[in-house]
Amino acid sequence: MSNLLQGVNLYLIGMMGVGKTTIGRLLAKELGYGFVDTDDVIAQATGKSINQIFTDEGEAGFRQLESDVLSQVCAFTKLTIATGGGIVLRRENWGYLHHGLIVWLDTPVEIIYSRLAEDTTRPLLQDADPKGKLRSLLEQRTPLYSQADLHITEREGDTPEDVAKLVLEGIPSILKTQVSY
Ligand SMILES: Nc1ncnc2c1ncn2[C@@H]1O[C@H](COP(=O)(O)OP(=O)(O)OP(=O)(O)O)[C@@H](O)[C@H]1O
Ligand SMILES: O=C(O)C1=C[C@@H](O)[C@@H](O)[C@H](O)C1
Ligand SMILES: [Mg+2]
Repeated sequence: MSNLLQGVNLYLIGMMGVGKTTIGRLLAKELGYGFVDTDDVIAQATGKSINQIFTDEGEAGFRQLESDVLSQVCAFTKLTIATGGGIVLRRENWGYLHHGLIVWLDTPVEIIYSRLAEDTTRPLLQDADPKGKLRSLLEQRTPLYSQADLHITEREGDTPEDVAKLVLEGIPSILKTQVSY
C-alpha cells in the first residue's frame, strides 16, 4: 500500500471523537509513515492546552494557529495527519488538504457522545447540551466533510483497527489515475 501511495500524505478529517488521532497513529504504523496531530502541534508550539487557547485567544485565534500549522505540515511527505475537527471550516485550509488524500471518518453522534461524555478537553463541548451541540456541529459541517476524497462510516462495534482497515481498503479506489505515455 505504501508503494501505491508514493509518499502522498493522508489527512484525516471528521468530528471530534471520531478517532482521527487513534486511527491516524495506526495507519502511520501500517504505512511506514510519520504521524502528526495538528492539535498536538498547536499545544506543543504554544505551551497551552486547546482549552486554554480558546479561553485566551478565542476560537478565531485557535483557527489561525491551525491554518499556520497545516500550511507547514503539508510541505512534508509520507505523513498521516490527524486534523482538528474544525479544520474544514476555513476555505484556505482546503488548498493545503488537497496536497494529499483526504479521508472523512464519520461516526454516529450517539457513539461520539458516549466516548466524550466525560472528556473536558474539547472546548466546543463545554455546553449545557453537548449532544445537541455535536448534532448541530455535524449538520453544519457535513457539506464540508463531504468534500473528502474518501468517506468511511464507522459501524457499531468497529475497533480502531477495523476502521484503519476500512481506510486502507478504500485507498486504491481514490488514488489519482497514473497516466503513462
Ligand atoms: N473505533 C473506536 N472504538 C472505540 N473507541 C474509540 C474508537 N476510535 C476512537 N476511540 C476512542 O475515542 C476517544 C476519542 O478518539 P480520538 O481522540 O482519536 O478522536 P479525534 O477524532 O482525534 O478527536 P478530536 O477531533 O477531538 O481530536 C479516544 O478515547 C479513543 O480511544
Ligand atoms: O471540532 C472542533 O472544532 C475541534 C476539535 C478538536 O480536534 C480541537 O481542534 C478543538 O477542540 C476544536
Ligand atoms: Mg484528535
